[in-house]
Amino acid sequence: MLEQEVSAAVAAVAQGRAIVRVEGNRIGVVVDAAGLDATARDALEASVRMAAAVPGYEVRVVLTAERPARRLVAVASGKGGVGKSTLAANLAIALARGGRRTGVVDADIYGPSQPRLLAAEGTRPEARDKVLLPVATRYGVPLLSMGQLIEPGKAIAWRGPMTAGALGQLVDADWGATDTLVVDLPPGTGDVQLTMVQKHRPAGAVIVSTPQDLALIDARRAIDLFDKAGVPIIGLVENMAGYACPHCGEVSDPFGRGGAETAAAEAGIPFLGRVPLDIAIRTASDAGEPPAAMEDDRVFAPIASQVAGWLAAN
Ligand SMILES: Nc1ncnc2c1ncn2[C@@H]1O[C@H](COP(=O)(O)OP(=O)(O)OP(=O)(O)O)[C@@H](O)[C@H]1O
Repeated sequence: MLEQEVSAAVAAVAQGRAIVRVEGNRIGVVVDAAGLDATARDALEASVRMAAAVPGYEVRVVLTAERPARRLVAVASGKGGVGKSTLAANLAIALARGGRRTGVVDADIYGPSQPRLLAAEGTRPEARDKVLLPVATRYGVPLLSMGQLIEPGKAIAWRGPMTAGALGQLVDADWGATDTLVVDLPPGTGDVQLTMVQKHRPAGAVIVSTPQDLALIDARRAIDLFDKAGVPIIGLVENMAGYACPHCGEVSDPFGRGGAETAAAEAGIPFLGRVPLDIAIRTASDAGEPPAAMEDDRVFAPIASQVAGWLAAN
């Protein structure tokens, strides 16, 4: 009798998400909170608790949140400065614009640049029961960055277990309904990459390279790391491919053309597209206005749709 009354009261606020059991003078409510973010979970718990209250009874509310099948897309490069962070930020935004609930993990301990790229500099994530809460960005992609955990300039002294611990905190944070995490890895093949592939098992990796031979050799090394660990390569993106003249718009190819596409074909991995060397990309990125967020983006959206297609098929 009481159980039915409480069930009805709880159902009115929990919309079929709750099961009520009354034992002795204890009312137990199990609430399915899967897919809700921290704020929505708190609100639901509070309203369930209020709805279930009966004088003389103790109310216990348990929230169960099945972990949504969240998939990691690692963005990697063999060496620094090839535009990996720029690509990661814009890929995440373009994926979000394409309908995936996408977040960004900035695991680049040596140069965490996502807070600047996503206009979230100076924001610190809060923790709840020692679990980090990603910070919202104005581009609809929540963010957690190594740069938010460590003081500038100190990361360089970090080694193995510390970086592994920090990476774990970022990846296993309270990502709520986010289903896709774009992970901006540091350049090269160090501790963070190893922890990433061994412990966090990305669904796949996107490799960024410039058209130069040297960068491509490095890219092959990055590809190797994922290959050996059995992490599939989603594909290669060629950045700074051709120079877009800011005056006339003409694209020239100071570093040659087609190198990355050939390298991708040789390595047997898909070629996802090229991003031109364009001063507008740099100035927009520096200003925290990623080009992928612009209505007229024709560069990052096609790359993201290939990545989304790959995720859907694999
Ligand atoms: N396609 C592009 N056109 C113009 N500038 C670019 C382009 N891609 C990246 N840049 C600029 O090049 C610089 C390096 O880019 P970014 O930080 O993304 O590289 P990275 O590979 O992540 O470097 P790091 O290894 O230092 O993290 C930045 O100033 C960025 O704005």
